Amino acid sequence: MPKNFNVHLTKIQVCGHPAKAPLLRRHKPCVLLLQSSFGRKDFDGQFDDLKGAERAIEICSAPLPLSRLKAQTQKNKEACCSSSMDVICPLDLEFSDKISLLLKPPSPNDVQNYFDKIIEERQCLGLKIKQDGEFGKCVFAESEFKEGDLVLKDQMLVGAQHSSNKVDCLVCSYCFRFIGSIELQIGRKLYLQQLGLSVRKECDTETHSHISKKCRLDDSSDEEDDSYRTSHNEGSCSYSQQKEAIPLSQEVLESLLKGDVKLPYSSQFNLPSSVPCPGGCDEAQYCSKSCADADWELFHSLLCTGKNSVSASRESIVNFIEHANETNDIFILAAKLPSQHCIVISISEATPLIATEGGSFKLFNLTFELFYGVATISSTISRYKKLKAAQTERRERFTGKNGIDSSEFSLLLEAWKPVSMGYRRRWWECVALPDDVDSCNETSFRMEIKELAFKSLDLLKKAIFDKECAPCILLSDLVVASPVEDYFLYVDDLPDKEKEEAERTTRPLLDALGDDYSACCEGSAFFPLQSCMNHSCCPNAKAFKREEDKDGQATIIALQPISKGEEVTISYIDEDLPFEERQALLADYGFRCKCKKCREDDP
Ligand SMILES: C[S@@+](CC[C@H](N)C(=O)[O-])C[C@H]1O[C@@H](n2cnc3c(N)ncnc32)[C@H](O)[C@@H]1O
Repeated sequence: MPKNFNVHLTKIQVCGHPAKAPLLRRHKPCVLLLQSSFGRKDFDGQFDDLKGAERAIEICSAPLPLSRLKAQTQKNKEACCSSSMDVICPLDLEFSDKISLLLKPPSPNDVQNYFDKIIEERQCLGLKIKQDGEFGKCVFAESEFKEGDLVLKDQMLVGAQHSSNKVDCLVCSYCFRFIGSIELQIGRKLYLQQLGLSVRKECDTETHSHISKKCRLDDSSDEEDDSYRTSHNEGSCSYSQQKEAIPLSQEVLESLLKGDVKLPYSSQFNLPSSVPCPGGCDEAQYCSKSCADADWELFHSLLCTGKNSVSASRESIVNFIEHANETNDIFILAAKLPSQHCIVISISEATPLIATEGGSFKLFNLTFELFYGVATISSTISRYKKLKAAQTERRERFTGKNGIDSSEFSLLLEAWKPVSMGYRRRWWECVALPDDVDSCNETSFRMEIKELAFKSLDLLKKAIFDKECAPCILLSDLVVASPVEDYFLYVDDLPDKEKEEAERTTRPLLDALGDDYSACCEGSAFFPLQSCMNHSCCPNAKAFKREEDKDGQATIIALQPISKGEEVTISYIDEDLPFEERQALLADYGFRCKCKKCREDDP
């Protein structure tokens, strides 16, 4: 194996097509690398021990600029002497004033007003954000909660389904509710699967176990070490023992897709009909007109590739989207994905700036979530444009003059406000160092990922950049459980006679879906209140999807009675792990846990 790669890889997967993306998400821990001047043979035998890797490995032919990396390493060493990553990039210097304004922490008063307003909007008046906690911001109970009480339903500020997941689930592009019908969901998935667009997942009950009816934990698309989802099989369908998928005929699939077949009991699982994108693109579909309008208003209008798109350059958007789907090969994945994170990317005329909340972020998500990134950037641009239009109107009204003299950076700052309330650090500076990167190579590692981020964002800029904007992105995770799973569980729970009858129709479908029958909607989102919750290894609350939580919003439930004045905490990891393992996982979030349990356990 080429030496240069050893440093970074625990596993290599090269993905040149979005259909392979699920593999990337499902193998953990994994590191992606992906630009290679080496051929497939260079990697032969290197990954045989890796589950599913044979399927995943395809070495792309784009040359890895090794000489440049070496040069960078040298440059890094020099830069390191001045002990600042910032000095390395001249663009940072050029835009330093704007960047520092964007990164400037808002005043405590502004922060308090912002969160008080959000709490009021969400009508979760039993909570208060405090800023003077031991670990910075924290969420406090203003009233008592009993065990099982809903503590918070947090609406995302922005979110997007992972492009790879779009093959598995048809959901509303705004609220992530499943749409269409059970028949359409199953037919579509099988159809795409049989076209080779869906990569079947490894049968690994621990990593993507079926989310049971009774215990749906969520708000993460992450897996083993993710406390936002339990790894259990309780309540999963007995068919899940089935491993090999048995394909269905094209005819059956078409009848499911067209709605010519009605599956038994599917009327118990009515889904909203699909509402098309107002811009006329095929990318976005909605569960209602209000979701379609809201998405259009907030971000989609800038990103839409349809005939009614209002974006300045449809071609650039298409280029960007294609790149987002195909360029996993320029990314080096280097860290474990935390279950809760937030990325903030700002781009000025030439400078992308990325930061995370929660400590770290997997680089490869950047590719997948460039859609998300665009969405967030576009939301800021949209907000900016609205503010600007309002200001123009006011000026015209009061002065009779029209137009704005120069770039209104203050308006942009206002549009950026929701982002500025988050905890922000530059992503390449705080992303956790992968286990297999030696600490003496840290600087070059950080430079590599910084450069990759720059490249990716360059395309994004071309697609939607507004000259007057220097905006931003935010990220977190979302999961919406599948009604298809509910449906099969329902059939499984029927009395024997009815079950036997229904299974005559449903069993072939399950056999065709195999273990993959319960794939949920996975994506990324930013939840402003949830992201203020600190971690505890003995948490009193938990992200938990209840039966009625059918969209992408975050739901936090009390695990035990919470008294007034007590801090509400959640666990970012599996809190039952031994002390050292917990600390190792939390290192990915950029902190050493100082909760009560850890203080007691600390040797
Ligand atoms: C998602 S944020 C939580 C909100 C954060 N306190 C803030 O001020 O925005 C996670 C960050 O809070 C801090 N934190 C949360 N729980 C902690 C704990 N148990 N021990 C130490 N630091 C913690 C760490 O700095 C971590 O990176």
